[in-house]
Amino acid sequence: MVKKICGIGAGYVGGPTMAVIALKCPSIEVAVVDISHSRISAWNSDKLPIYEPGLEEVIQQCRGKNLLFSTDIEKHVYEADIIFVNVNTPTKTSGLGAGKAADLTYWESAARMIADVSRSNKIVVEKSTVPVRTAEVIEKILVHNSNGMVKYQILSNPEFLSEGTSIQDLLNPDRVLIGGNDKNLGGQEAIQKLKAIYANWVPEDRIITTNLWSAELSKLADNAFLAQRISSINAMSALCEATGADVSQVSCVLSKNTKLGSKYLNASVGFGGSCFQKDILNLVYICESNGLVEVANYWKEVIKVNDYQKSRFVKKVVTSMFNTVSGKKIAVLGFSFKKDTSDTRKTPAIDVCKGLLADNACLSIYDPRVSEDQIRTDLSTNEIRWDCSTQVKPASFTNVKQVSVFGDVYEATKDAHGICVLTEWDEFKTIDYQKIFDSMEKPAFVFDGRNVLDVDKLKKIGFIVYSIGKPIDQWVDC
Ligand SMILES: NC(=O)c1ccc[n+]([C@@H]2O[C@H](COP(=O)([O-])OP(=O)(O)OC[C@H]3O[C@@H](n4cnc5c(N)ncnc54)[C@H](O)[C@@H]3O)[C@@H](O)[C@H]2O)c1
Ligand SMILES: O=c1ccn([C@@H]2O[C@H](COP(=O)(O)OP(=O)(O)O[C@H]3O[C@H](CO)[C@@H](O)[C@H](O)[C@H]3O)[C@@H](O)[C@H]2O)c(=O)[nH]1
Repeated sequence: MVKKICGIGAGYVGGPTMAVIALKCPSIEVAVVDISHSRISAWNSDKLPIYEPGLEEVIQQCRGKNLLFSTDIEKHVYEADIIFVNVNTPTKTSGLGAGKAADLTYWESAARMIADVSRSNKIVVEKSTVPVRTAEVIEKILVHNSNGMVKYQILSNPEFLSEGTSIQDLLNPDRVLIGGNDKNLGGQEAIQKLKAIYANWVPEDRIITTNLWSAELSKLADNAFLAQRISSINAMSALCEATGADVSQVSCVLSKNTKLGSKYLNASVGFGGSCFQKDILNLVYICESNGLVEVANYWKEVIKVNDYQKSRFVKKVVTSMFNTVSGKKIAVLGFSFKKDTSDTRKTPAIDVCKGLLADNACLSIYDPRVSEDQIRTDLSTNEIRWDCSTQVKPASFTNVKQVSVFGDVYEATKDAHGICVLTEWDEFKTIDYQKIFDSMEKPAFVFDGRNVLDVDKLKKIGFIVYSIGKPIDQWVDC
């Protein structure tokens, strides 16, 4: 019987995932551990380290009962029957595969620590997204670093939650995937033990079991397919603008095709988030390593179109505003990579803001959940380019004078020449655009990068409006 679970890594996945397991399995003690003292103390405080609707309520119900957050990693790993490894697996920034391959440093150090401290048999669960065949590497590390007395079973149990809806996704998942080695008894037993935990709240027909490699690859494939749909509709949005078609109407038609389904068809300024680009690059690297150049090139295009979409948006802003935004105040509404999260990892807002700053715009940024510190850090960090791993983006033009961050949308838009909506926060639909228009320089431009605003209403007020993939306003430069 499983008495104790330890989750290593208390981030966007580890925190919510382990908390929901604790909620649904009150007889199991769940310890979430992390090397970051600040993260753990935030999980133990009233101000959680991440914003997710519904998360606070789950934490309040379980913390101090069967859920605890700790930096005493070794103790909790030693005591656990099942260890979920939820550590970060970012893209490598140096060395072999830099810019594409997954950096497994954090995973490897977690595996070595598990081998060091374990004295009883353990089930080790890969919750992080990893390259296909990682379980093989993990097994080598565990087996060769332990005393031979401890038996390990490795399972792949990738996480499919989306930020902003993670609690709902975890409480009501469309599927749970468990990959394991069903060729031996120990492997079969481990699969059944993990399955029994999820069966406390997930209908059994939604729990899929596969071999290890299918589970690992399915996670990468899943994200690649979702991102590919967004790049497909974004590519169509450019064609819509060139031809007078309306991308929302095209999406609507596609969504009624039962062969296609309705999701991931919203044209946007580009997809962001910590997963899509990283996981596609990981897939590209694996394809290249296996000599599958054509397959690698196919997936690369998904990222190229995403980069194109962001730079196309910047270009549209600059050309519409008489070919220069130098010295002009542009209000940026929304900085997180999607609504209902404070996460800014790989948010399209970073590239769009950097593009506008490169043309010497003055930015006034408002996001209901992202802190000023985070915005400034993001805009002053140089990133390795995925398509040119030896070079980094040129030094950021960000300078304190060119960027202001506001806690109020009306302050942010006052005296602005233009507004860029970069995140689809619900509140942007209901703000008083007449009041905003009255306080702006004229002509007043709105560039809707998420197609969330009522264009007709804005035009009636007097704004010149650009929306992704919509027929072009006569005042917007084509
Ligand atoms: N963010 C998502 O929406 C999402 C969804 C599904 C899957 N994933 C995958 O889950 C994994 C984690 O993602 P995340 O967004 O939660 O990352 P994150 O950076 O928010 O959290 C990872 C945590 O692991 C900790 N950590 C790293 N090495 C450690 C070690 N050796 N011991 C203890 N703690 C350690 C870090 O301090 C950090 O707090 C990644 O592989 C990611 O691709 C993420
Ligand atoms: O029609 C759409 C849908 C999404 N997006 C954008 O795509 C990005 C990713 O959105 P979403 O997938 O909702 O959020 P993530 O939290 O990144 O979740 C993805 O990445 C996770 C990490 O691997 C997976 O677990 C999830 O299944 C997968 O959806 C965001 O910038 C969205 O604004 C669009 O532009 N158009």
